[in-house]
Amino acid sequence: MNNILLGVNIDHIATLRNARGTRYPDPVHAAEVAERAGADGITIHLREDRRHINDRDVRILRETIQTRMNLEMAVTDEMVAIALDVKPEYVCLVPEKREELTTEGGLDVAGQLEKVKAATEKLTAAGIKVSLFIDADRAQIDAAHACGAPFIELHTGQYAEATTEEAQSDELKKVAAGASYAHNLGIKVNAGHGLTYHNVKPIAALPELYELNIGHSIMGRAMFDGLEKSVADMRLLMQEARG
Ligand SMILES: CC(=O)[C@@H](O)[C@H](O)COP(=O)(O)O
Ligand SMILES: NCC(=O)COP(=O)(O)O
Repeated sequence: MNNILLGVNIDHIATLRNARGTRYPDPVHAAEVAERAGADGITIHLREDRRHINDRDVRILRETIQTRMNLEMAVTDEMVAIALDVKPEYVCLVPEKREELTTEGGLDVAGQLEKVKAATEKLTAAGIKVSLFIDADRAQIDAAHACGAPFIELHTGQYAEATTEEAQSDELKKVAAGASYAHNLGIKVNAGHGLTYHNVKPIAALPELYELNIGHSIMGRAMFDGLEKSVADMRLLMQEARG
């Protein structure tokens, strides 16, 4: 299959709304526009501190999203209870530090195997597809496999932040090797974090990748080009990378 899917992360529409405590811009509206432009799914991260997406957004989006909801969340009892109530199509378990500016690394699945496995099993039993947001590291991929997660999302932050061509090429090789290793174990492989119009193509070209989740750069471009065009342009770049 030569197709690659785009999950559009709409968190930062809510960041802008929350900066003034207004009713606009509304992530519910953003999801509808992104889907119209070709998004294959909508990703939202319900942070413990509710700095962007909040409980109201999750509840309404569950009713309005036409494609599928990918709910990113920490592995806590509170979040697992919310997911079991909301029942999104996908949950992506991510690490979370209250003081971080954004997600800084992958979830340490190997270091808390029983906890992540228990959450994965509960969510899976409720019919939710679970993905684990991890670094492209064999020990973490093996641990994700041991948890029974059908999906992983490889963290592309180090690739995105690399400041030299050599460093970026090294990071790309790590993501490629991780994708291939996980694919051979039968895991479906997504990737995301920090991907932009300038760095997305080499990642999108990796044949094992099923979906990319991209948010911040799309919302940034939408300020100038509009959300519909910004989503469509990202989708086009990804598809071009697949030849
Ligand atoms: C889990 C992850 O990769 C993050 O990119 C998240 O989806 C975006 O939310 P923040 O910008 O709050 O980190
Ligand atoms: N999981 C990554 C994601 O949803 C989007 O990350 P970013 O593009 O906002 O950095």
